[in-house]
Amino acid sequence: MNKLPKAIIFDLDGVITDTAEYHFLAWKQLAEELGVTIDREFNEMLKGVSRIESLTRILALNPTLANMSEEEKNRLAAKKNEHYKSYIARLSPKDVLPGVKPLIKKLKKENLKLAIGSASKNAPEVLKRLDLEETFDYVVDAARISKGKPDPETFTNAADYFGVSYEHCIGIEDSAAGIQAINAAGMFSVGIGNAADLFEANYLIDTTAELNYEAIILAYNQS
Ligand SMILES: O=P(O)(O)OC[C@H]1O[C@@H](O)[C@H](O)[C@@H](O)[C@@H]1O
Ligand SMILES: [Mg+2]
Repeated sequence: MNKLPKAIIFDLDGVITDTAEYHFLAWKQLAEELGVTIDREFNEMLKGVSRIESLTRILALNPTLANMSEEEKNRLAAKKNEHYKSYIARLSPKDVLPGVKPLIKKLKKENLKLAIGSASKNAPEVLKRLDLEETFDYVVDAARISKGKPDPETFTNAADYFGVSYEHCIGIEDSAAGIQAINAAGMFSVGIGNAADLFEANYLIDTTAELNYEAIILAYNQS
């Protein structure tokens, strides 16, 4: 008989809803204001990473921007967040990605603990706009952790809260940094995206529409 996990920890941006796209558009807008161009390939290095670290990576693209004061960096990070907030103002419950709600329903039926593990300070607002505030048993957002992905803390924080061992947890992510964090925690990692970016995932699917409870449990048991 298949062994079941005890907790499932979902990334938010790019897994529950497509706010990963809004983060990209907001960074692209800020970068252009600074005279820097970023593309989707570069954006893979921003996914899952904190706001200030993302900014540092963009500034490093242009040597004349690299030695900016902390004050100026904070001002730019706040500006990016204003761009981002104008995108998420349009979010509504219909923006939950395909496959997510059926999986959550099945996991709840199986009595598994469900958490969000997000690096975003906007996570509470995004969950509210999606009408998912009451859906998860626990939410790890940027306020709860001191070390962001790829450090495992985002995921271990949720497991510790539930009091379950890490090998009994599954993490679901769309970023390379997030998959590394799940693996570093000793959990089973489910990647959503391209093999070129998420080659370290224990189990990989292209899109959330392919999220399937039985397939995930089977892969977890084969690991
Ligand atoms: O700027 P926020 O909303 O606090 O988000 C921090 C990070 O949150 C992560 O979930 C996103 O993948 C990153 O792109 C983002 O930079
Ligand atoms: Mg993500």
